[in-house]
Amino acid sequence: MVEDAVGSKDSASGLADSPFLRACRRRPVPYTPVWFMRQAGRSLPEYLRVREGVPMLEACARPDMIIEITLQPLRRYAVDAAIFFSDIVVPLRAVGVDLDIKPGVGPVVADPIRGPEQVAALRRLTPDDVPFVAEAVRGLVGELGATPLIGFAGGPFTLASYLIEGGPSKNHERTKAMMYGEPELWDRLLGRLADITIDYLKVQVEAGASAVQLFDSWVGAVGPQDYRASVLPYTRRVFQALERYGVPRIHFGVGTGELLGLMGEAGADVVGVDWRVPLDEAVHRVEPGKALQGNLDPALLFAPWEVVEARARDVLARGRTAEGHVFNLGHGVLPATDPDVLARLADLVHEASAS
Ligand SMILES: Cc1c2[nH]c(c1CCC(=O)O)Cc1[nH]c(c(CCC(=O)O)c1C)Cc1[nH]c(c(CCC(=O)O)c1C)Cc1[nH]c(c(C)c1CCC(=O)O)C2
Repeated sequence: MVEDAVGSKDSASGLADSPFLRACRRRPVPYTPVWFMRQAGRSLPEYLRVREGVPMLEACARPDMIIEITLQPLRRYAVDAAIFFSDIVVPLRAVGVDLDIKPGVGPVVADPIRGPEQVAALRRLTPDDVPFVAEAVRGLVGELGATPLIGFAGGPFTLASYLIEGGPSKNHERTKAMMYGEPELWDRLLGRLADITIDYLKVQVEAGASAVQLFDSWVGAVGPQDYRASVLPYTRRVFQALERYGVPRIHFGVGTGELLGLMGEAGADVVGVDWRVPLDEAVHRVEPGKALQGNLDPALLFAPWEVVEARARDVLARGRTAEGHVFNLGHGVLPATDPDVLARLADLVHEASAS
């Protein structure tokens, strides 16, 4: 039922034929679709201009800003999808966690979660906590027409790390101390984070997002055995809850070469690969029935164009061994990246892959 409804809405807007959605679903495409993680943001002068004097979390709560910033990269690049402008900590703030995003640092939590009372105080999210999200998604879907909008959320390990460490962390030692040493508390925390993430992604999908990406950016810090026991069950719960909407589910992390198979098993339709594992090798690490996304090194964009071109062609060639391939960087666009290089790269991906 629900899938039929989504299907007919998609065909009316032309979305069903979107190369991005087709590649996610492992269907034939006229060319390899491309988008860039962090395609909106500090690499764009027009972003810096609209953000002037507006704190990050305020920008994330204003539909006019969300819509404008989400659309900015689409005016420059021939990308095949837009990604909703927000941050992974927005739903945590919406359920009352006292946190801020400090420029040049990242998310900082005032009262890091270390004990059972703080875990018990984390409540579920309701649509009324984030009215600006549904409003901005609806506005964007209207503007985007046949271009899909990707909604997103943070993955359970990455969210837990920010909450427990209180900010960015190199070694995630307090997070892992809870994971290893207090499994019941860990279970309650990650279970609640999974539920908040489900609540939050549902708001985006029900308002019209065509795909979702779960960014478990820092989960590469965990080995496969602990990933399977202590992270995968919660991620699986998130992906399962979205199953009925029929939207492609992308799962991404950094340094996750040893986890790619498990990240697929958790229920993703598309597994994101960073630049450390060639896509034709990633194909063997992920079970059949999954598409891949990636994986040009974002730092490569600082090399001469000839090098960028050769490496992009190499990514495309390796990507052809996958059942479906969405071209992307292996992590987000770095702030000093020249937008003209990204524009050229998007065109190259289309031209070099056109059948
Ligand atoms: C780990 C993580 C965070 N946030 C996010 C992740 C997962 C993705 C990843 O691994 O990169 C997700 C995120 N954050 C942002 C997006 C925008 C959508 C996009 O274009 O991809 C997305 C998808 C905007 C942002 N989120 C943030 C910025 C920069 C804030 C600014 O412009 O002032 C943007 C554009 C802030 C932020 N928020 C976070 C960090 C590490 C930072 C950067 C801190 C800094 O270096 O200043 C946490």
